[in-house]
Amino acid sequence: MTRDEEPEHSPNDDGTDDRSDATTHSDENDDSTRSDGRPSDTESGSAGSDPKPRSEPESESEPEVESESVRETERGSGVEPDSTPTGTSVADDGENGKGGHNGDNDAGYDRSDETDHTDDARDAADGDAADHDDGDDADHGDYNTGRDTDGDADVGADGTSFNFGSGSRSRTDVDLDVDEVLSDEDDEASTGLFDDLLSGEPIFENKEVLRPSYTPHELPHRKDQINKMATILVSALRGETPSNILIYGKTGTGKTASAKFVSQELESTSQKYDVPCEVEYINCEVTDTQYRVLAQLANKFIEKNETVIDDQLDDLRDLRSAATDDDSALDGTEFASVSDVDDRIADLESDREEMEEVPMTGWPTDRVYSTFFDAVDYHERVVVIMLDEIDKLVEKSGDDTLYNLSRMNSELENSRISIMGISNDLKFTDFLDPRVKSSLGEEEIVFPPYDANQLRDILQHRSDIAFKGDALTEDVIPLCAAFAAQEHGDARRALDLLRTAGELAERSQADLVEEAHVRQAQDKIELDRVVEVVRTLPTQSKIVLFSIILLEQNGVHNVNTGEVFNIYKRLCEEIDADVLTQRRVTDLISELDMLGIVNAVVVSKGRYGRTKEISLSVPIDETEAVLLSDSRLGDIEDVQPFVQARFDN
Ligand SMILES: Nc1ncnc2c1ncn2[C@@H]1O[C@H](COP(=O)(O)OP(=O)(O)OP(=O)(O)O)[C@@H](O)[C@H]1O
Repeated sequence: MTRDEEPEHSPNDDGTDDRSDATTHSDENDDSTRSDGRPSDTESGSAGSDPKPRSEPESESEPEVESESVRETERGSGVEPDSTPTGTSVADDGENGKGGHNGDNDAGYDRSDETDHTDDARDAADGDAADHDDGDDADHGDYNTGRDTDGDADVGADGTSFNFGSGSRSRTDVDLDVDEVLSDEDDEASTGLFDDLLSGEPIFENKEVLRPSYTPHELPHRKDQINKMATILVSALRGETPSNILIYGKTGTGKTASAKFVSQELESTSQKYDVPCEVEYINCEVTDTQYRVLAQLANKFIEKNETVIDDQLDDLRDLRSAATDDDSALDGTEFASVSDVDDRIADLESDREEMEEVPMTGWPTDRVYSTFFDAVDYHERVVVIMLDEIDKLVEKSGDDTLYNLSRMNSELENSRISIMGISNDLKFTDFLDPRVKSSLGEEEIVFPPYDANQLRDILQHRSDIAFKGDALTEDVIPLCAAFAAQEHGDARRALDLLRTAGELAERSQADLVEEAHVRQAQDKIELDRVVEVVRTLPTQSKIVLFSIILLEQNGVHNVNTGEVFNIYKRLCEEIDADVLTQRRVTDLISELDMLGIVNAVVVSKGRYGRTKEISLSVPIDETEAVLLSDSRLGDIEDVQPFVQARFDN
C-alpha cells in the first residue's frame, strides 16, 4: 500500500535523539582520520561540509570537561561578575560560615567588604559557626559589631560563646547558652547558600516566558500569516478537508509559534462547536524517518480512539443497567433491546482489544502505515498533521512519507487529513516528486524576517510578563532588538539575548538589567555558538584549525595555506591521523571560513601571483580549549617544539 514498504531500522529508532544530539559530532567523521586505510569521509568531501550533523548515531561520550573549562574562562572574562555590591549581606546573619562559604564563594556574592576579621574569627566562621554579622562592620578588627542581632552572645564553631558587647573578643568570656546554641544551629539549618540567593529581589517575574518552549498568546507582526492560516483551516470546522499548507521562513521568524497558536485556536473552537477536528504536531528534526512519523501518528490516534471507546463503553454500561430495570430507558436510542446494547459493548471491547500500539522499531513500514490508516479512520474527523522542520524529514528519508500521507484522502472513508509543513529551507521542495510538491504546496505562507522595530515590539510584549516592573533600563530592549535584527531578524535570538542579559544581571545581583548586560549576553551567546560549531567539526577540520591556532600563538599572523599545511602534516603524524592533500586542506580552510571561524582573504602578491591569507576570527584560548577536548587532539603533547622546528626550517 505504501510507496516504501521497507522497514526502516534507523539507528535512531530508539527515540532518544533530540536537537542537542543533532549537534554532536559524528563518529563517522572521526573515522576519517584513522590511518588504517579505511575510506575517509573527509577525503570523499562529505565531512566538514556539515558542521551540525543531524541525528546520526552520536558519540555519547562527548567530552564535557573542556566545555567546563571554557565556562570557567567565560567567568574569568567578566561574564559572571563575582562580587556583590557593598551591603548586600545585611540579611545574611549567620550564613557566612555556612558550609565553609566565607565571603569568597563562587555563587556570585562576595563579602570581601567585611573580611576584616581576625584569624580566629575566620576559623570560627569556617567551622559552621553562628557568626552573626550585620554586614556594616567593615572597619573594625573585631569579629562582630556588638549589634548582635539576637541580643545575646554569639557562638564559635567550638561551642565557645563570645561576648562582643565590648567590641573585643576573648575566649575567656565563655558563657555558653546551650539553648541558644541549639536554636542558632536550627537557624543555620534553615538558611544556606540558596536562601541567600533567593533572598535577593529577583529581576524576573516569570523567566519561563522568555524560553523557546513558551507559546505566547500574542504574536505581534504575524497577524497576516495567522489570518491566512485560519482562513485555510476554517474548512476543517465545516467538516471539509483544508488545503495542505507549506510555511516558509528563516529561523526564528515565528513559524512554529504561529502555527501552534492557530492549532490551539482550531482545537478549542472545534470543541466549542463539537466538530471533530484534531491537530497532531510532529517535529521532524527528531522524528525523521517514515517509520517513526507513522508510528508516532498511529500511537497518538490509537490513544485517542481508546479514550473515545472507554467513554462510549461507560455510557453503554450505564444505559444497559438502566434498561435492565426499565425498558423505557432505551426509548430514543438506536437500541431496540438490552441485547443490542450488549452486542455494541462486545463490538467496542473487541475494537479496543485489537488496537495494538506500534513499537518504535521492528515492524515492516507497510504494517505501520495500515495501523495508522485504521486508527485515523476509526471515526469521522478532520485531522491536521503539522510537520515541523519538514525539510529534515525529506533530507533524511526522502519524500515517501509525504507521498503516502498526501494520497491517503482518496482511501479514507470516515476521516480526512490535511498536512501543514513548516520549513526554513526554501529549496527543499526541489527534491520532492512533482506530485508531492504540487499536493503539499496547495497553499504557501511566507514568514519574512523581523526588522528591529518589530523585534522591539515582540520583546516589549514578553518583557512585560517576564520581568519585574522597571527592571530594564530603557536601552536594553532596543539593543537586544538591534543585535537580533543583524542576525537575520531572529526573534529567538532576541529573546535569548534578553533572557541571558537578565540572568547575568541577576547573577551579579544588580538591581537593573543594563546595556552592559546585553553586550555581555551577546558575547556569551556568540561564544557558545563558536564552541558548539568547533566542537562538532570533523576531526580533520579540527586539525587544520589547530594548525592555524598554533601559528597564531607563535606570532605568525595572516598565514598562508602552505604554512598551515606544514603544521597540519606534523600534527597528523603526531596523532597518527590520515594526511589529506594540500588541495583538500585548502577546501577545509574554505569551509572554516564559511562557518566564520577563520577569515581567509585572497591577496595579490604582484608577480608572485596570489595567495590566501588566513587569520582566526574566534577567541583563540576558548577555541583551543574546545579542540583539545577532542580525545584525538588531546593526545598532542607539547606542540611548542615542533612549531618552532617549523620556523627553523
Ligand atoms: N511575533 C512574535 N511574537 C512573540 N514571540 C515570537 C514571535 N515570533 C517568534 N516569537 C518567539 O521567537 C521564538 C522562535 O519562534 P519560532 O520557534 O516560532 O520560530 P521558527 O520560525 O519556527 O524558527 P525555526 O525555523 O528555527 O524553528 C519563540 O520563542 C517564539 O515564541
